[in-house]
Amino acid sequence: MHRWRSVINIPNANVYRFGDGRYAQPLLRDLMWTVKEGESWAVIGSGGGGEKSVLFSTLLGRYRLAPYPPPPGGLFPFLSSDGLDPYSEVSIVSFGHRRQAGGAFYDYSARYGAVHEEDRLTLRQNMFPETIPPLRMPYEDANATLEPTPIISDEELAIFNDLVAQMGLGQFLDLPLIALSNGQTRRARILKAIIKKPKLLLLDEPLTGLDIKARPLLLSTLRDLHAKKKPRVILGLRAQDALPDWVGHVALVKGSTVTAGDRETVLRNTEHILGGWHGQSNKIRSIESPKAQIGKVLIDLKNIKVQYSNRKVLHQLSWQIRQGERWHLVGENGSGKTTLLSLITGDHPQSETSSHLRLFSQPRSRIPTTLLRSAIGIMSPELFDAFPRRSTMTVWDVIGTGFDGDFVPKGKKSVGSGIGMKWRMGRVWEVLDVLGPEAWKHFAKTSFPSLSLPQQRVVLLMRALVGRAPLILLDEVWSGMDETMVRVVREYLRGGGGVGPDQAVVVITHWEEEVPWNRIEDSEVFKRFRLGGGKGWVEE
Ligand SMILES: Nc1ncnc2c1ncn2[C@@H]1O[C@H](COP(=O)(O)OP(=O)(O)OP(=O)(O)O)[C@@H](O)[C@H]1O
Repeated sequence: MHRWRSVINIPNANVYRFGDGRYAQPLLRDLMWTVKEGESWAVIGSGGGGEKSVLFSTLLGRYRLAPYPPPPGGLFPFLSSDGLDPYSEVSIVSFGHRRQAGGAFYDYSARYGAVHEEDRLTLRQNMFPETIPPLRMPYEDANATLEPTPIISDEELAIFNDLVAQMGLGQFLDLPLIALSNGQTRRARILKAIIKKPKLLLLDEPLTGLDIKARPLLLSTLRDLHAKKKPRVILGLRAQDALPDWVGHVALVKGSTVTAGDRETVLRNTEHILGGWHGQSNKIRSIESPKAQIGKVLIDLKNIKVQYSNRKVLHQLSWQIRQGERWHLVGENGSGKTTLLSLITGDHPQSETSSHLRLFSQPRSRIPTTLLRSAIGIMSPELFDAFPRRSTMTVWDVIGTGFDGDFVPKGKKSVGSGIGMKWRMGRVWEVLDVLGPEAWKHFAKTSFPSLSLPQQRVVLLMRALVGRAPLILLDEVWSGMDETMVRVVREYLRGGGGVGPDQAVVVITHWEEEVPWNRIEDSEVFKRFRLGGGKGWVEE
């Protein structure tokens, strides 16, 4: 029996960065938050400034609390009674974070390429490194058996197998990690965090990128785990996300203020206090944009097949994309959406060789990849992970790379070296003006990596739109954005001049409400292409 009944105890404190001087502004002011054992909590914040992550980072010991919650008990009373180290017992899975840190570009097309399956760590090996066969040294007896020592008990294995089944990961356990789709990877990261058995698990936006079927399954798995305290779970959600009914308490973060309490009381005030950094909705409304019109075929895929060993991902798929069309590409996690886009963008090796692929009226094989890059404006989770973060790169520089689809700034004004420099510069100001924060002129000079992750996403979205490429591909661009920002981007794309009448757009999202167009008002240009079972079809 625990002597302490609180899980988190912050009677009243300010939160500062380590090393900040005595007169620095606190990141969070007058924070009062107590989580009692048995309560279920969600932290809600507007996505814009990464506010939720400040509160989570505080729990992870990344910021300074003043005054620090006093003994006995301190910040995590439930751990102190057992003498455990909070920082190894509390873990976080956050989907705002990038897979790889640092300034280097990494080749995300590797995923589709020659994945030598035996060379890559599988999902199972990643979960249980002890199952990796040990290396046999030349001086060792060649006949001796080198069985890895199983560390996991039968009981733990049964729990693991249950979780794998509940999370729909069974068929992927022996695939290389790199082969998993976004939704599959996210579920796997949550599973891995659970099997490490933390005492408290912070899950920031766990539903991001999950298909509609997977979401309720994950939530009920989390509810059961939380009820058994294996582990206790605190969810991080965006204001627009549905709050699971089993969550009884909410900590709402707005700027430097946290309002914590029971669900009803806190949510009553949500409407008025949420809304982070957002674009200029009023400016968008004043832009008159001509109606989209269907024109020439830009992308023509015929009987496309993609297969890895005996796994058929796309089978005899045909799809045409024309100028002016607005497509919503849908399908469950792992149905092949990203694979399909990678064929179009040229990141997939089959893209070069397939005779069934015509882009911009030419066989793909005749189009140099650099040209293809400037003809397609793209924003995707892969690009977000891969885009280099050099401290010398400003927001302006990043947006400017969008004209030629580059990853490093080029040209005197950092807008590439093509013709129409004046137009290019005007376009950068335009996207900044519409989608940027109020102080957008100053924002243009800000160092890109110093921005919060949601802000970086918006900048990469500006990069995708700036060049007015004939084809725009937007894969999960709204994840991590707050409701206002989602709305602004939707308005900008729909009628606010974000895309021109002869550009074609494909959006991928598992959230219907994020799609800028709808069947009733945009019936002439809006279409849905669904993937499932390796096939693809236009949904009527
Ligand atoms: N190298 C590979 N080897 C085996 N299977 C692979 C490989 N690369 C991809 N796959 C499989 O192809 C399928 C399609 O993946 P893809 O990323 O295109 O799905 P998606 O529709 O974009 O999913 P999500 O909604 O999760 O983003 C997945 O089931 C994935 O496991």
